[in-house]
Amino acid sequence: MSSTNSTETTANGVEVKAIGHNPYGANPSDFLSNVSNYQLIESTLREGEQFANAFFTTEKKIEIAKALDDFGVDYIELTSPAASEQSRADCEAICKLGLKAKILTHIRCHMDDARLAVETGVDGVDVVIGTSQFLREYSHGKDMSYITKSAVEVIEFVKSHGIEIRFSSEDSFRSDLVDLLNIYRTVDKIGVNRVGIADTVGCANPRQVYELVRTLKSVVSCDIECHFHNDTGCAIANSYTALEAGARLIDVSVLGIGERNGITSLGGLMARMIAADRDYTMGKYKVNKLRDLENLVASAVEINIPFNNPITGFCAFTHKAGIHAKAILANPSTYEILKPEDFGLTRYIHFANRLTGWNAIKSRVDQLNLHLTDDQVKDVTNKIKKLGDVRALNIDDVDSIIRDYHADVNSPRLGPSEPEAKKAKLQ
Ligand SMILES: CC(=O)SCCNC(=O)CCNC(=O)[C@H](O)C(C)(C)COP(=O)(O)OP(=O)(O)OC[C@H]1O[C@@H](n2cnc3c(N)ncnc32)[C@H](O)[C@@H]1OP(=O)(O)O
Ligand SMILES: O=C(O)CCC(=O)C(=O)O
Ligand SMILES: [Zn+2]
Repeated sequence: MSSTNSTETTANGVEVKAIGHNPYGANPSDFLSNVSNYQLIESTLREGEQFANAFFTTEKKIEIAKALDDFGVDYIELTSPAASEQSRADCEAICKLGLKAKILTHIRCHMDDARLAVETGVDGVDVVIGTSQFLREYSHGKDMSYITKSAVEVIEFVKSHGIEIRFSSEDSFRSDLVDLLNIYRTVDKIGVNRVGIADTVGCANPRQVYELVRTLKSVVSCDIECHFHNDTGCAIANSYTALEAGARLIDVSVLGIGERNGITSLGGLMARMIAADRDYTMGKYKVNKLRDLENLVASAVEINIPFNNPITGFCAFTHKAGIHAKAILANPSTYEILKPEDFGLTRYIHFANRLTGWNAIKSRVDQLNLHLTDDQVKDVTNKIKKLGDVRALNIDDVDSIIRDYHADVNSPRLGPSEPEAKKAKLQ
């Protein structure tokens, strides 16, 4: 586990100490944890292609695959070659790029799909089949003994081609636990590289994830991969908990795009993992490329980056309330668990509003290269707040109030003094 024993530079250019101990990291007493030893299976070009808006041309797939590779993901998962002739050709084309990341394709548990997959040149095949009652009854209609038999056949076939193989149960969290453990144990014995757990409908919570991964860990010797949908907003938390329980690989996609509202987002998981173990994550992945990667995918699928996106949302490093602004100016670690500079970004103090405080306004006065005493800054802050009570402010409003005030106190306007004016009114 790492700590954050570094220094940081405040907005005023002062070097301050970051917090020494990291309370957000892996629990050192938990030897199951892979929080400091995890891998990413990047599925923008598979799960992401299932996003409602997605249509990737071959050129766009190649551009995205290269950008993901440059970012440093461990695996890139591609749509099944059985999906369409172009999907098959694109898979072959990406395999030929010679990327550092291993290339996977994702298939049904069926020999026809497996035969196509091994011909594409992929490094590995991710095979999946639904094991819940819902999917056994309404999707493929097969019972557990048929599923097990075909899984063994597909796995042995793929392995015989010297290609990595992962077996995953779709809808794992609504499947019978005994069925699950039985099939995982069987495929582990015949030598799969990984088994996968999939929260296909996004129903799982972190406690359930911890229990299932931990139980599975005691049954199989291969690595465990996890795939979490975000229907109930738990995808990132579930991913992190899975790693704590001993899973090694997490499926992600850029901006979380996928079926319905998608899966664990690459950027969101990076945020969580940097908070947990900055050294491991920053040492492995080029997180300063995240913004470009997200922009590339956002424009390809014609969406905007959400305002509250971890790291790259427009206000992810914006501090507004006076109490926050004062402390941030003194030491950014007070209200930031992530450092904007790690991602090529900058923090911003939003001072043009009625929640501002004199410390934030003083910093603006300094930026404007004006000189006011602390009492004067407090006085001008009250004027800003007064106008902020009437309407929304912008920076120009605040700057004008500050400049007028500064001009007033430095060269008082000509005309009667206040007591003289009062006297004149009474006459
Ligand atoms: C949860 C997930 O995201 S899993 C990944 C989803 N990915 C995809 O679906 C890839 C894109 N899909 C496709 O292009 C098409 O669905 C194809 C080519 C795979 C299949 O197309 P079709 O043969 O026309 O079948 P269709 O899509 O209507 O129905 C799915 C078929 O797969 C079968 N099936 C579903 N899941 C599985 C599975 N995991 N393993 C084996 N067979 C399966 C169903 O029984 C059904 O077969 P049937 O209707 O011929 O009996
Ligand atoms: O292959 C897997 O593990 C996951 C498949 C999938 O996309 C899902 O179940 O949601
Ligand atoms: Zn999925």
